[in-house]
Amino acid sequence: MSLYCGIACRRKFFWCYRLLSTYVTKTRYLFELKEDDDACKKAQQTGAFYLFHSLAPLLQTSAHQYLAPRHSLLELERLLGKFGQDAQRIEDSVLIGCSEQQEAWFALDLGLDSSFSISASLHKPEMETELKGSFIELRNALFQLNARDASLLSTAQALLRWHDAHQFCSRSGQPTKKNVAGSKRVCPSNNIIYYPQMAPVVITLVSDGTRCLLARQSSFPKGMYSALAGFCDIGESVEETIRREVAEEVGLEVESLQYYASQHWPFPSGSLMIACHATVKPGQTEIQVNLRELETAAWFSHDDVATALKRKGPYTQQQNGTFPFWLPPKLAISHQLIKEWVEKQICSSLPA
Ligand SMILES: NC(=O)C1=CN([C@@H]2O[C@H](COP(=O)(O)OP(=O)(O)OC[C@H]3O[C@@H](n4cnc5c(N)ncnc54)[C@H](OP(=O)(O)O)[C@@H]3O)[C@@H](O)[C@H]2O)C=CC1
Ligand SMILES: [Mg+2]
Repeated sequence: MSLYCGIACRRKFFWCYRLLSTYVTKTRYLFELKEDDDACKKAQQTGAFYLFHSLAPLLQTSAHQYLAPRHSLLELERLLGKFGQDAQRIEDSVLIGCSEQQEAWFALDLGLDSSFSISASLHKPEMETELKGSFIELRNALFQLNARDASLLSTAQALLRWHDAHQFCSRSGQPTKKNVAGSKRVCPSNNIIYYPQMAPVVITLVSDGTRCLLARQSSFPKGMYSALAGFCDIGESVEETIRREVAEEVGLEVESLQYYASQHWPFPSGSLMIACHATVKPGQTEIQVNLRELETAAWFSHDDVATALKRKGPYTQQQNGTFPFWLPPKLAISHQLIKEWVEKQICSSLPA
């Protein structure tokens, strides 16, 4: 090993160690806050709060982008006081992460019913004026947020929605009590613990070797196509869901499945998207669209897909009445899955 190489390796090791160390420290801190109510309450004192109203995050506009402002506990208490609300309402907040410097981040919904207030929902327009921002539906804002805020707000919304929908024990009917971090709810009468859940969904890019299969639902924006997606049924493996969904939606059988990556997706109510590549059995490429699930599906060439990846929708109708073919935005795992397929095709067509 040369001297230079030795130094480079040590530097690399040093950086890996530093990064790992920060990451592990942060992870252990969050673990402690989830387990220890007192530690979590203490973290609220120095923490920061993202605000929501009926599951819509508070956002501010800055040069074609949305920013998610954070508020300190003091600011929040002042705000609640101004709107005639008890500061106890802060107990409804949920832990969603922390900074490298261990500033804990929480989310609080001021529009949902609260167990700490009789007149629960705070008046939205007045709050927006006071907070110099707007509560905007996440679906309309997600793609104009930076990656960190998109991920944090998606987690926050899923967690707030889950708590709102799990206020009562499904066995005893008694109100459940959330821990301070909001990582679980417990029924005081029988000690049943409820943990936040998300639904696993597979998203599969089917290929026949040279083309890939894309489909659209009638609810998609006009002209937009995506890979095939479907919820996992109870008892299924990811592989079984992929085979079933592809068969159900386009009438094809797939083989040679390859995992690509996963992503938390806030719609419809918090899903774990598991993205995979799959190929059809040789010679079996005839699509039979299930019209109860899809509007249409088709095979697309590498060049068509590569061009569409560069387009940004939604589009207005063209003069001939059609809409240009475009793909989901960069943040969506379907975009990344399709992009990887395009890049792989380029690599495999290069001379060895
Ligand atoms: N991030 C990304 O890149 C992408 C994400 N997606 C997401 O994947 C999700 C699933 O894709 P989709 O093709 O719609 O799924 P499916 O093909 O499974 O069809 C959806 C239908 O499945 C039923 N269903 C079964 N289990 C559930 C559940 N746990 N929650 C809700 N509905 C369920 C519902 O039927 P019924 O209403 O009849 O009960 C629903 O209308 C979508 O919600 C979409 O947001 C999709 C494409 C790209
Ligand atoms: Mg589907």
